Amino acid sequence: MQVVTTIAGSDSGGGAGIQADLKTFQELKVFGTTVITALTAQNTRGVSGVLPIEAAFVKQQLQALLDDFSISAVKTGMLFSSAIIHTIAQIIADTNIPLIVDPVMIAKGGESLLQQEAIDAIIHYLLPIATIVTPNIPEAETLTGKKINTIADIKKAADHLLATGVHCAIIKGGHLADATNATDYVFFKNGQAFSMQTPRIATKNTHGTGCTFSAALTAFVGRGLTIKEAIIEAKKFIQLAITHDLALGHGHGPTNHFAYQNDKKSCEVTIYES
Ligand SMILES: Nc1ncnc2c1ncn2[C@@H]1O[C@H](COP(=O)(O)OP(=O)(O)OP(=O)(O)O)[C@@H](O)[C@H]1O
Ligand SMILES: Cc1ncc(COP(=O)(O)O)c(N)n1
Repeated sequence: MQVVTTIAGSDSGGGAGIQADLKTFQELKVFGTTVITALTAQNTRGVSGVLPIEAAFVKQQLQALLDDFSISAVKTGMLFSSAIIHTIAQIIADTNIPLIVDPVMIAKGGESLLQQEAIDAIIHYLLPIATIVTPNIPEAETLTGKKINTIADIKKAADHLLATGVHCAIIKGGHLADATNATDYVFFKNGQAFSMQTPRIATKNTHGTGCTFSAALTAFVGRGLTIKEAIIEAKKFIQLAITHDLALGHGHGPTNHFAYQNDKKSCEVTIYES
């Protein structure tokens, strides 16, 4: 069994963060290990508190894993501070483990999960050693300092991100104003690119979509799929999780991490090569 690691924040509400990652890993039959960067007091209605973990203890957690396990992929989610980012970047840079960076910045309710001063650290320390980065549109705008309104803007943002050294940039279209489809745009450093499209599901239960997508991607990379195969399979995982959403809580409910195993043959992703 492959071992994968998530470096992220805890979501007490169970739909995002470390909890979404572990549920996804379990469903995809990889052994999940964790480095917790922050605790959040959170439910489907929002985040009411954040308690960051000291960078030195984040380091101790990651070092404990590396000292024992052979880890086949790592993902990052909520990292909170530049001190935490510097610490993990320094350690991961000395390994050959594929790194998937989900640059989590803001929770659905608008609460900050990353300090403003930490954005530069993601760009200068984490992206140069990353295999894949998975921003949504607002995150891509923040990382590149440019507004995204058109497909040409998405391509420019991806070029900007790829210039940091990251091998592959996936710009997720969950926030695009397209009522029919959910389209994600994938760009590789070697110039290859494709987009992938699924029907947009009309639901408010999308808490943790970004975490779940990047966790599935990490599991598939850890299992040895090619990066392109892993991206497409992760898109299926999130599509099914949103299709069979869970109306739990009173706000933005979670996605359904069980759905992929029950239904994976039924999900089609349309690929446009470019
Ligand atoms: N309503 C939807 N129907 C189908 N797919 C969706 C929907 N919303 C988001 N997605 C897909 O979910 C994945 C996560 O994308 P999204 O842009 O929502 O990420 P995110 O913004 O990081 O997540 P969150 O909004 O939960 O923070 C992408 O593959 C996106 O296309
Ligand atoms: C601890 C934690 N991490 C991440 C998110 C963002 O969630 P999403 O996956 O929806 O972008 C969250 N709300 N809480």
